[in-house]
Amino acid sequence: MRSQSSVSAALPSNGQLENSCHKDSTAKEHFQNGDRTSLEEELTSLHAKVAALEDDLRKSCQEASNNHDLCHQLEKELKELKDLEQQMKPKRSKIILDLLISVSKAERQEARMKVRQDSLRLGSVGVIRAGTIISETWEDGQMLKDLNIHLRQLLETKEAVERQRKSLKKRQSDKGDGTDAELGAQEEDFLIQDEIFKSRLVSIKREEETILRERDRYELEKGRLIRELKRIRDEDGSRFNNFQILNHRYALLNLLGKGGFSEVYKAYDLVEHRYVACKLHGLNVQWSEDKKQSYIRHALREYNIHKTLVHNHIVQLWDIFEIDQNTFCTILEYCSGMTLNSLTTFRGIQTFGLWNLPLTLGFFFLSFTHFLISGKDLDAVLKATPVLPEREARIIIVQIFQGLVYLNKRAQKIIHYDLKPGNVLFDEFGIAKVTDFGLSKIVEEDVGSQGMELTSQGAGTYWYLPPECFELSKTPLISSKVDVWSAGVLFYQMLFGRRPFGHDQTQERILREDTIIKARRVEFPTKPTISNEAKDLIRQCLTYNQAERPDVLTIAQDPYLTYLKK
Ligand SMILES: Nc1ncnc2c1ncn2[C@@H]1O[C@H](COP(=O)(O)OP(=O)(O)OP(=O)(O)O)[C@@H](O)[C@H]1O
Repeated sequence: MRSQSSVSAALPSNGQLENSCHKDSTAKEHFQNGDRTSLEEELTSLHAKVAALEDDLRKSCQEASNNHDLCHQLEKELKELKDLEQQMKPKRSKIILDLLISVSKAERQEARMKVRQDSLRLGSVGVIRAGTIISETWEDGQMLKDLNIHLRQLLETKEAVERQRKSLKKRQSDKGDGTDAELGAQEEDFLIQDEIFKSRLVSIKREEETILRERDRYELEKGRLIRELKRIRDEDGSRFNNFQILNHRYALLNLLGKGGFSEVYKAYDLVEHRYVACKLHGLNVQWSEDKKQSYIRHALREYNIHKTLVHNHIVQLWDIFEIDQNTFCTILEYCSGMTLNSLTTFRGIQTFGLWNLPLTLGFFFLSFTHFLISGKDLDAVLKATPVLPEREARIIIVQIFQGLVYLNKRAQKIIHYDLKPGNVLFDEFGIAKVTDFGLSKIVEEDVGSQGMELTSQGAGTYWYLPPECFELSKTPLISSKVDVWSAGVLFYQMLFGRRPFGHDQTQERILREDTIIKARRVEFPTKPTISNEAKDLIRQCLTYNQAERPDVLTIAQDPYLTYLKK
């Protein structure tokens, strides 16, 4: 019904139809009455327009065809360029590689030359033979001999002056009779002589202190030389010292250092065009198949934890691959350490606008001026400068805590368990990064508030582990508070140049004497002076009772660890 009525509403009524017929007949009349001319004109103009449009269309078609040809031509050129790029790639890689190798060779030569020069001053490794046993020994260099001679001379002079002073005093007390004037003159003479001796003794003491400071510096330099000698020896004995390319992309350069079961090389990633650290894990060929499998399982576990971590204060792990049956390699973010050379280079880049150089050349300059082969970690920093100013120590511990906070804010929380100076690296800008997740633990979600069971008791570095890790009567329960304790030890060591507990003890003695189990209270040396806020942070970190010690997320709220002004 509704559709019928709407149709009828749309149709014209009878009256309307009549009206429109009438209009048509009037138009016809009008047409017949001679408006033909204007229509013809209109038609002509339309024809002209059509012709013009056809012309435009022709032109556009022509243009389209030209563009099509051009496009085709460009596509061809692009393909040619891409082919050329593909052809050039190996050539470019070869040039980069050649540059890198010459730089690395220059670095190796420089390192060996420096070691030879330093050995003259600081000492060298000698060989001693006792029957059939040949062993190595350290022979001190000229610098220490000179310092010791100087010290001995000073001691002799001091003793001579003291003898003189004693005899002067004796003469003064034995003085005979005389006139007041004579006695007065003698008294003055005595006082002047005594003052001369006293002043000489003071200056000898000052000289002695300078020499002792020099001797401390000598010891530090000697330590650095011994480490460098070891690194060079390890590099010479390594089977990877021949600038090999691993996995078709990682060009091995110079050895950064050797750990327990691994060698770490500085390398260049020819795909991503950046420096990386190649950690080569070697399985001992004499190990049983079971032991090898267990080592690989352990390394894969570490890799699986580490590869998911992406944070400014955690060393990034990029890749893992097998080299042969007994060797595999992990690729890590390269941390060059903040050396004087990298600072100079950084300034050079800014001053001479080297940022604008092609990427490869930029890298070349960066590497070439970076002569010291460093790979610096906090351990090396503390060996060179055992006590850091509080301001520097604070910014380092703040960064370590930021890394720890990241580990504790993830869905899958992680306890690092092996925080120590050797596991804190620095990049060229001085940014601290935590590394080595070989002992770290994943905290399962269902773990109770007391913490998770410690199944690998005995592992780790004892100076940095809290008392609960030494619990023997039952399986210890641990949490992120382990890392809080370790960070407290690290901070203390940076500030005072020694660890708070068992500093001079070996690992074995720490265990035997229950050093950490007895570490109930932390004591602070009087020197250097550090702020109460820093001491308070250390006290919190080194809270003996695990239940009372703050966890990572709680201690990270401490005002000392934030730079925001409240
Ligand atoms: N990502 C990196 N960037 C730069 N240098 C690194 C990097 N990782 C390690 N190094 C350096 O390589 C050297 C050896 O490192 P490695 O971790 O194998 O040694 P380690 O910690 O002494 O040994 P282990 O882990 O067996 O106890 C150290 O000097 C370290 O500073």
